[in-house]
Amino acid sequence: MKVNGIPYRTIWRSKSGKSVTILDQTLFPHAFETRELTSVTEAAEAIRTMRVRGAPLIGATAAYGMWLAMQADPGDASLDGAASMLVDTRPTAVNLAWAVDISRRSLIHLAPELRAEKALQVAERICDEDVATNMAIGLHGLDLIKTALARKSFGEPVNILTHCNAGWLAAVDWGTATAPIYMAHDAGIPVHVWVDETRPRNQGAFLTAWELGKHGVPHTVICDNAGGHLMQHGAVDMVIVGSDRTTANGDVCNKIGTYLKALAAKDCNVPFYVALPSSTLDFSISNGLTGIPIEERDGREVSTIAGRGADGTIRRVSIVADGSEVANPAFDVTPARLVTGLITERGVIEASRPALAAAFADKIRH
Ligand SMILES: CSC[C@@H](O)[C@@H](O)C(=O)COP(=O)(O)O
Repeated sequence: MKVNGIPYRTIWRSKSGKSVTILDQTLFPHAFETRELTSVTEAAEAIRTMRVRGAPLIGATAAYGMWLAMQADPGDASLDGAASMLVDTRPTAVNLAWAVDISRRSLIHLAPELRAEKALQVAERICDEDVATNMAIGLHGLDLIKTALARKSFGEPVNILTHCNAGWLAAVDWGTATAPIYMAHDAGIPVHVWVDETRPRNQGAFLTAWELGKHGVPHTVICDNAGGHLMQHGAVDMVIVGSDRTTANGDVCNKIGTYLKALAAKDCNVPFYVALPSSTLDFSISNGLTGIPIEERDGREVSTIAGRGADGTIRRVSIVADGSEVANPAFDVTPARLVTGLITERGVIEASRPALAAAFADKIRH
């Protein structure tokens, strides 16, 4: 997407041809800075510390990480060491293991001197496919927005609530949940987005609001607890969120707080859609609640908050009484029964085992 008129992806091969460049998302929205990753260790650090984040983007970064490792040492031990270093960075989004697995399987049977070139091709293919996938998700989601528009009075916007950042910053481009929104906006359909701030890391306030603003999409940031109230009062026409892992029966795992939005949506009869690329599918898990590993992050993300002061300096301040325990589960599972539909690159499908198996039979590994 464009930033101040210049088209960007979230990750690309650096000009030197030897390293990879990312947008450092820990600095948003106060600074827009790129950062070069020159080794697999730096790629792993960028994923772990969330300089890059979002399920599709951490997969893409990991694939480039494999390339960086193969440039330094293309031997078998380096290949396996890089794969496990990258997979260990974050546990919940399956795209990470998915991308590393594709890369490793493409390389392991090759002579070491051919591996770096192949790893680069794989990383670039994963990125290009992510962009194409998200565009397809956007077109399918656009139809849903058009249907919602038909129920509105003339000139009234379609109000969409989203949680966390499943935008282009979470992917290589377009985003998943935001792709239909950008396409609707570009097609002249009036849309307005309710952006959950998404504590504790504020991906909604820091990232989603920033990217919607850069694209000129009308939006309003709300605190995480406001969504239910807005739905009760008819101010939300649909919810669209992303997914970090989607089980064989259609349970979805996304940023903590997503489940509460799905409950409120069910109670208020608001359609709850999950936009996801097939790279988030994990057919090895049936029950999301028991099967998906939920990342537990540092409690300081909860007990402190960072922002820019009136003098322009960024400060992190404590917001919890000294001595209180804090917990920080980073994701939750929304059961399939609360999901109106899955917006995938192959169309909008029911969140159910038969529908997923029929649409993605080729993705089931036996
Ligand atoms: C298209 S991204 C879908 C999800 O990855 C997104 O909604 C999300 O929960 C991101 O979590 P994060 O912890 O910021 O990586």
